[in-house]
Amino acid sequence: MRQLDLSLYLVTDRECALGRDIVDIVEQAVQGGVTIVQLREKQCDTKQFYNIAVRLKECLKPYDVPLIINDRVDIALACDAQGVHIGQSDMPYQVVRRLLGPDKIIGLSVSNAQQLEYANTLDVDYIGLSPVFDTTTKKDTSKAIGIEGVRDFSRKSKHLSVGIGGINVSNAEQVIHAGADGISLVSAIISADKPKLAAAELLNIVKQTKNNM
Ligand SMILES: Cc1ncc(COP(=O)(O)OP(=O)(O)O)c(N)n1
Ligand SMILES: Cc1nc(C(=O)O)sc1CCOP(=O)(O)O
Ligand SMILES: [Mg+2]
Repeated sequence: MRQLDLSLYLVTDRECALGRDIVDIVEQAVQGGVTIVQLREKQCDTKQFYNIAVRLKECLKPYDVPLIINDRVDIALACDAQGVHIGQSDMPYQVVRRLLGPDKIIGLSVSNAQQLEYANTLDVDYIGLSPVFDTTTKKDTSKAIGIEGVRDFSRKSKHLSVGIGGINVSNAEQVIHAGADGISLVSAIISADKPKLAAAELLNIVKQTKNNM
């Protein structure tokens, strides 16, 4: 597997797209510098999820940007995505790894110290530290871990990490500075007037912060 670049991790949500086509928004964002994309569909049926996944996979191919599917191993297998992101209530890691094989990317959400300790026993490819800040994009989040949580968890983690939840241009630098390998965002890019510009600005912050560390 090639090097995983988590610097700017875009997670989709069609409810945040302001009526625009989600694949079109993702393509603009990738042109601005998004390094990895997660398709997250919480409302639609399996056929629609599959159709969007196939379109997105095709769109990302020329950019060589990996596609991760949220929750659904069957959709990932069906569209030959590069990986799956699982949370604490999703299919167990060991089953996902057996179904996907050793070369696919598996990400796991971590929201507290106990989950972090368990994640350290697994061969996941990255963890999502969540939520860093309060967010209105996802309703059923755990309590925000804050910048101190990112610092503590990323120091104790043996895996690469991204922060997610309420991240935008005003706080992205703090998240990277606290030790996360990347930032993961929905609304700051998906709802942006100009997704390409929004992504470019965020990637610039991540790169500058890493260069200065
Ligand atoms: C990068 C990243 N981190 C965390 C999550 C949250 O996953 P989960 O806890 O399974 O919640 P849902 O996204 O499925 O509602 C994520 N999706 N991506
Ligand atoms: C998909 C997701 N997972 C979260 C978690 O805490 O597990 S927060 C979140 C959405 C983050 O959206 P925004 O960047 O708009 O705040
Ligand atoms: Mg999930």
